[in-house]
Amino acid sequence: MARKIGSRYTAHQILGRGSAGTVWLGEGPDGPVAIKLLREDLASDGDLVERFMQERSALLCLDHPSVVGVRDLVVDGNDLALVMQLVRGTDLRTRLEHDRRIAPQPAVSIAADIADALAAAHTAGIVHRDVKPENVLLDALAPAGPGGAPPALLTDFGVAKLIDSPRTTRATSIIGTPDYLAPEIVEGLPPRASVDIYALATVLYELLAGFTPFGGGHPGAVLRRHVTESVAPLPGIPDELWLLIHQCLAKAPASRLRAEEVAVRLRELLPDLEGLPPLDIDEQPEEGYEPYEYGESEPPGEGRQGYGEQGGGPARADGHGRTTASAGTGSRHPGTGDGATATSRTGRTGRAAVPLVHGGASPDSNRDTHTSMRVPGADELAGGAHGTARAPRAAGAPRAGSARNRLSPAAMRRRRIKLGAGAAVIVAVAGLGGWFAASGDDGESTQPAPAVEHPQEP
Ligand SMILES: Nc1ncnc2c1ncn2[C@@H]1O[C@H](COP(=O)(O)OP(=O)(O)OP(=O)(O)O)[C@@H](O)[C@H]1O
Repeated sequence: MARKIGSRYTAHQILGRGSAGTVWLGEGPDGPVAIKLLREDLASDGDLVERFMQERSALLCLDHPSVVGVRDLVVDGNDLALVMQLVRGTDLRTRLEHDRRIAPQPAVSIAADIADALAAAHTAGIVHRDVKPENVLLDALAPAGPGGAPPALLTDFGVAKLIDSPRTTRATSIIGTPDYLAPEIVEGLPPRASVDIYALATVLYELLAGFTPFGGGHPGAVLRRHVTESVAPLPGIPDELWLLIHQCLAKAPASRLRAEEVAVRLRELLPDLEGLPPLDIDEQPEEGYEPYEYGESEPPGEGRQGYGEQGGGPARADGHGRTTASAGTGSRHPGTGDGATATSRTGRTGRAAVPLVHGGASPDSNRDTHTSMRVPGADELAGGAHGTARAPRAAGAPRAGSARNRLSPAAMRRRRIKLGAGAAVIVAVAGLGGWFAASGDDGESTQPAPAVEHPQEP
């Protein structure tokens, strides 16, 4: 059913849904386009519309072959739409779910394209803030690159910022997708370009390993790991590639490379990676452990629609009419943190969550990919007084609860606690207890962290 968007565009058919709205295949004066129609609750938010218009010129000016171009921004009655370049293909999450792991050469080629996109954005003063496989589109019609990698284009520039309501963009609230959040964000610092580099390195690690370095378990535990844990080399990864990933995952933002340099170094590595198979990472199904997980994964090949069944994490009312859901996250390497090189892993579980809306999930928000949590205090991150510290583990010893990381995807699916498609489960938690419970035992608890609102970040 065709739908007019403003005076110049017609939306014909739904391509997919995300947390901010629905993407349509559409037609404009210059041919086919993709139209991201923001959710009604976002579109009716006066502040957001204003920021939308403020961002307009920056987004429209970002012109790069590895960036999904924004062609127009339309405000029309109740409709708020981003008109974008249409990319015929799939997104990187779908590809990863299908392939599980990607061979080093195509993985690095894809990462290099993302680095190019980030370099262009950072030069223009734009920080993406939500680099993750969902926001990378693979162009199936363009000639393939090294290792058969389709050209990758980064999308959703500025959208994370747009859909952060002033109330959520607080110095002590966290907006983002837990697995990809740089430690300085967890610590409450404003996002700078280096957060995108950290997220890019996380994505590259995930393409190679099939799981993210710090994901798995309760989102509180994921956030804490970003701050406190280090990551061990993936088995079989070429040294130079690991060095680069490791450098970009540095806890100190200043130690990370800049996007241009990442792109150059990744491309330099490409010839040596030719013909390498995907990393051989053992996946041992292990029974007897209940993962922290909410929602239901779609089986491969069912497309992205209805993805929200995967996402509904524990949610809570924040006392301001906004409902936020926190995340079940991706899986992680069980041996990280202690120099271990354990090779088991889990299947990717339901990912993050947050309708990022006032008043709960709308029909369009049936796939949640963000989280909104308060920033933990230094004491909590360090362990200390509130009991979040864990006893040091011997190298190679799994962290408490990491057995879930060895569940097969099928086992995960069987154990999944389905909380309903896109419906946020509202759990109100007051005080600090939620965070401690959430993070202190590395994700065993299902109690969410509390939301606390503080003065807005600049
Ligand atoms: N420019 C585009 N061309 C073609 N398909 C697109 C385009 N932009 C998005 N899509 C498709 O639409 C779907 C929804 O995209 P959207 O950006 O709304 O959500 P997302 O990035 O997957 O999740 P989130 O909004 O939570 O970050 C995706 O499956 C994506 O493949």
